Formats: sequence, structure tokens, C-alpha cells
Amino acid sequence: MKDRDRVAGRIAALRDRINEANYRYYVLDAPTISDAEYDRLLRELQDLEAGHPDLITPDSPTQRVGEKPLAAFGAVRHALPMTSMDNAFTEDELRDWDARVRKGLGREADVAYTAEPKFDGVSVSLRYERGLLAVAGTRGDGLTGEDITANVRTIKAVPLRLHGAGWPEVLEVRGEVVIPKKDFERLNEEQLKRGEKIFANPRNAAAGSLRQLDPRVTAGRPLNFFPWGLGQVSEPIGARYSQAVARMKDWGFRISDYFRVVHGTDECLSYYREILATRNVLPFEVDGVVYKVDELAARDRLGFTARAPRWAVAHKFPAQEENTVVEDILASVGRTGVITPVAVLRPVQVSGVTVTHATLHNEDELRRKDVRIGDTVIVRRAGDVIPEVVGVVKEKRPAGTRLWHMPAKCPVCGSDVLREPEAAAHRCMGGLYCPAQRVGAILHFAARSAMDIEGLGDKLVEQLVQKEMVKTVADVYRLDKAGLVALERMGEKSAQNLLERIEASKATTLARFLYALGIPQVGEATAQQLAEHFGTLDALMDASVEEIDAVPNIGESMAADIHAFFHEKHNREVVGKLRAAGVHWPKVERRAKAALPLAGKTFVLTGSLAAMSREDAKKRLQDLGAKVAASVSKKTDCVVVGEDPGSKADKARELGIAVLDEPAFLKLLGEER
Ligand SMILES: NC(=O)c1ccc[n+]([C@@H]2O[C@H](COP(=O)([O-])OP(=O)(O)OC[C@H]3O[C@@H](n4cnc5c(N)ncnc54)[C@H](O)[C@@H]3O)[C@@H](O)[C@H]2O)c1
Ligand SMILES: [Zn+2]
Repeated sequence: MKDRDRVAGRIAALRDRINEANYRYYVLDAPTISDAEYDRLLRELQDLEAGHPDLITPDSPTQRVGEKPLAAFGAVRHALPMTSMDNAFTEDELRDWDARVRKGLGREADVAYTAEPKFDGVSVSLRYERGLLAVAGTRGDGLTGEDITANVRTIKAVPLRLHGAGWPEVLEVRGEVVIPKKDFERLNEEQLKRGEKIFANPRNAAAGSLRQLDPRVTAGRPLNFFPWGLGQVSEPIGARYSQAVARMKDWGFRISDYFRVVHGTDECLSYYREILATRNVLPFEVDGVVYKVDELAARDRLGFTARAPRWAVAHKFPAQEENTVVEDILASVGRTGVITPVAVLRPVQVSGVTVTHATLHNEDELRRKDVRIGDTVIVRRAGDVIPEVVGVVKEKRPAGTRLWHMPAKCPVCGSDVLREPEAAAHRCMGGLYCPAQRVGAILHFAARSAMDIEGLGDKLVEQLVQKEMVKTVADVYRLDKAGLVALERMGEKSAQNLLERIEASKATTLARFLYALGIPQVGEATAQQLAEHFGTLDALMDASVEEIDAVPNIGESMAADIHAFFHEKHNREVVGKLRAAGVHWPKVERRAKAALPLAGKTFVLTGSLAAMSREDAKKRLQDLGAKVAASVSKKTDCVVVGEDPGSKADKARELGIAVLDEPAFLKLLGEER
């Protein structure tokens, strides 16, 4: 008796929670628990009720579907109920379902099933009368839905008039309204710009778009429609569902490329694995696959339970989203100095992996989502992508949550943190000094186009940093033979060679040296320009932002980064040590006095070049930091014409773009070199 009371209590609690979740999900389009958690609650309730059938009541969420429709729209009564669907979460559950189907049909042999993706969108029923779209309704509570005809008429994938001929007098097509993942992201960006509501996921966005009171708003939303079933049909359109699908296709509906007929559970399972493997590259959000008995007469024999057909099952994919709590937020410094806010989470299982950290991308994103320490959030882990915080469950925000701010100093090295003027990224300015950036900084320093220290590669640098033999690039000049030989895979001879190359690298050019420092945004061409413009390192190091900004082709944002780099005291220290170690620039700088500085410019090569091959010309341009494009556009800076220049030269002149003949072009290259 005691036991039964406890079960009854738990059942009541579960029903309350599930009813609340249903209301938030179906009516408000604002769920506060993850689908995975919802599914667990529902499954627990189903199991308890199965063990205590006398406790089942008709209003239990296990016995009904969805929610009462919103009064803002007219009501649509469904001629046939729109049900929910049973789920299989494991292979065993799928085999049990198949066994029940075969038992129900009295069959030993494999049953033919249709297999299709389970689209994560909104159910809609479309009623066609004499080939014309008459009414479109949401599922609502399964019996009555909302009349959203005006909104559905704006969806291009929904035919307003059925194509071809041969359709029955009444045809109800049921399917899913979805938003492609890409369009969803764009939609959220636009919403953000307009200061409007951000949607948690494509399903939510689709539901919100269909519930607009003004169909013009719906018309602007990227909605799509995939049929997955039939409602009332006045005369049969095939003995099998797969035949009906072929006819729907002829009548103008978009059928998923993944729609298929399979036989028995083994083929079901290989279909499941195939869709699961492509899940993350599919254009639409998919949360499982659905198998349905293909033969329509067999469906009739199997019939329905209170909530769902016996002839269909949704084989669910592992959930990619879960709820958990943000215990802290850290500033994580990457290899290139970019600082990312990372949420430290109460550990949670997401698709089979324990997740303890999730990225918040950058400070803007964190503000936009309004994530605070102490918040309950939805965490998403899709494929190999780093787990991310999708959004906050505001209803669960406790008192005393804490806001997070980007630190002014790098948490790893204490250098200044600067926001990149035109990007959302913050960066540690201690590029030469910051331990988080060591490996990256040293590899860049040693690269061929920088200090050109052959042999100082990935594996070796990792070891040197790990053993703390090299903390900054200046330490490269303090390596000795004994230390090197003690390293893995390093013999006498290679240690000797490396030391010789390090010694040789001390004599370089100012341009190479500047490039080697790894100043944010400063590539080879810019380093070259800085070297020419300022002539000496000291002049550049002491220049103001305005003075740097005055260099041709150097913009404000770059000037700010260069200035910040040289005014970070840690970097100045490292530069000082490099010079003390004997790094100097005896080599003559290349003169670049061309009329047209090539770095960053876009060239189009046209006609046949005689003196040099087109490939050579292209390569030389690219070496000088220029780009080569195939066709002339407004972005083109210069068109080079060889023999038979064709229409490209005309177009260039029309657009007012510089046109050079081959001799002039060679001269330009010559002067640049
Ligand atoms: N997070 C929450 O608070 C919350 C609340 C309620 C429901 N839910 C989610 O909704 C699910 C239950 O919802 P449900 O009863 O609407 O439906 P369901 O997801 O269990 O399955 C039925 C629905 O799937 C859709 N569907 C997509 N592709 C289909 C296909 N190929 N064939 C047939 N149907 C297809 C249809 O809209 C159909 O109505 C739960 O499993 C849960 O994930 C979440
Ligand atoms: Zn740092």
C-alpha cells in the first residue's frame, strides 16, 4: 500500500512537470527543459503507468497529444486525429516494436517499412479540396488545431494548387514545416540587428514564424515543407504509402531525398546509421528516423493506441542538447592570443560524452545570450564540434547570478587585452611573451619567410616549450648543445646543424624581423612597408598610432594593433633580448618604389603573356602579396593585358581600372623585387 502511494505521488509530480513543459513547448514556443530531459520524464511516467494501469487517467500526458490551440487563431477540426508517435531509443526497443508489428499482422517474414528522417519542425495538416489548398492547421491537441492558412500560403514548398491531375476530391497532406539550419542562423542575425527575439533552435523559429498574426512576417521567413503522411483522403491513392508518396511528388510536393523503403530491422538499422552519420551535414535539423508500415491495409489492421499509431515508430538519435548549470566562466587564451569566454559546467552527459566546458565564442555572443554565472543553460554538442552554450533558461535564473566581463589583462601572462576594432575578438597583446601563445609564436618566428630557422619544427618546439627551455622567442638564441642533445630524437649532428642555423638567422632584414614578431594583422607585405617607411626599429617602436596609420595601405585597426604590440612592456623586453642576443639587419632592404604597391591588390591577367608564362606571373604576384582573380569586377585593381586581351580590357577601362601592357607590368614587377 505504501509503495502504491509513493508511485501515485511520483506519477502526479511527473504529470505536473510534463504538462508544464508541454505548455511552454507547444504554446509559448519557449521550452525550459531539453528534449532529452522531457523524453526521460515521459518515459518514466509511461513505465510507472504500465506497472500500475489502474492509475492511468484520461488526462495523463501519456494519453493525449500536444496542447490546446491558441485562441488568437481560428480553430481547425481535424477530420482524422493528428497523433504523436512512439519512440525507440535503442536497438532492442526497435526490435520489440518490429516484433509487435509482425505479431499484430501474424507474419513471420520481414515487413516492408518506409524509412525517412524525423524532421525537427512543426506538424501541419494541409487540406486540399478539388486540388486547391483550402485549410492549413497546426496539430494543436490532436483533434483541434489553429487555422494558419494565411501563413502557410506564403510557404513556397506548399503548392496552392496541386500540379497535374488525378488527385482525389479531398486530400489531406500532413508534414513538417522546417527552417534550414543555415537560414536559421541568418534569421537570428537579422533578428538581433532589429533588436528582436532570438530563437533557441530552428524548430522554435519555425513555430514562431507560423504563429505570426501578420502573414507578411511569415512570408519573410525561410520556411520549407516536407510531407510525411496523409489525413483524410476521399479515395485511395495507392495500396502502399510509398505509392502515395510518388503521387504527392507528382502533385508538387517536395519529397526528401532520403525517403526509402526498407525490409525488416536490419535494413532499418543500416538506414538509421546512414542518416546518423550524415546528421550534421544535412541542411535540416533531424532528431531521428521514422519507420512506418508501408502497406496501408496493414496499418488499418494495427490501428492506434491512445496517443500514437502502432504502425510507426520514431528511432531517436542521441540528444545533442542538455540542460546544466554554469558554475563559472573562464577566459581561455588560444594559441594565437584570442581570448574566448568558456563556461565551466556542472558535468552533464551529451550524446554519450561527459561535457564539463562549453564555449561562449566571444564577449558579444555572451552578452547577446545574456549568460551569467549560476544560470541554467542549454548545452549543445554536435559531432566533433566543441560544445557550445545555446541559450539560457531564464525561468530558472536564481537570485545572485553574476555577470562576467572580459578581463583587462591576460589571465595567463598579465599583458594587456585589446579588442580587435572590426571583429568581436579580444586578444592578449603579449604575443612574444604569453605562455599560451608560445608554441605558435616560436613556430611563426622560425618560419622560412620569417627568421628562416630550418629544423625548428612542430615536435621540437612542443618539447622545448614543455621542458621550459624556451619561454619566449629570445630564448631560441640561448639554446646550447648539451640541452638539445638531451631531447628526444635529437642527435649530436642535428643539434649542431640547428645551432648553426640559429646563429645564421641573426643576420636578417628589418622586414623579416618585423614579420617574425607575429604582430597581429602584420603579414609579410605590411612588414616590408613598415620597414621601408620607418627605416629603423626604434622609429617604429616609438611611433604614435597616427604616424603608423599614415603608412600607405595600413588602416586604423592595423595601426592600433601595431602600436599596442610595441607598447606592451613584455614584448619590448623580448625585442630587447633579441637585439642583445645579436639579431641585426645588415641585409639591404628590397626597394619597393612601384607606382602601385602590390600587396593586397587584385590583378586580372588577360590574353597570352609572351615574355613570361601566366603561371609565373601569377606566382610572382602572389609572392608579392597580391591576389589574382579570374574575372574583372569592381574589386579589381589592375588588369594586365597580353596579346589578344579580349573584352576584359574593355570592361576594365569602362570601370576605370588601371590597364597595363606586358612591358609595363614587367617593369612593375622588376621594381618591386
Ligand atoms: N523540451 C520540452 O519541454 C518538450 C516539451 C514537449 C515536447 N518536446 C519534444 O517533443 C517530442 C514529443 O513531441 P510530439 O508528440 O510532438 O512528437 P514526436 O516528436 O514524438 O513525433 C511526432 C511528430 O514528429 C514529426 N515528424 C517529423 N518527421 C516525421 C516523419 N518523417 N514522419 C512522421 N512524423 C514526423 C511530426 O510533427 C509528428 O507530429 C518529445 O520527444 C520532445 O523531444 C519537448
Ligand atoms: Zn597572454
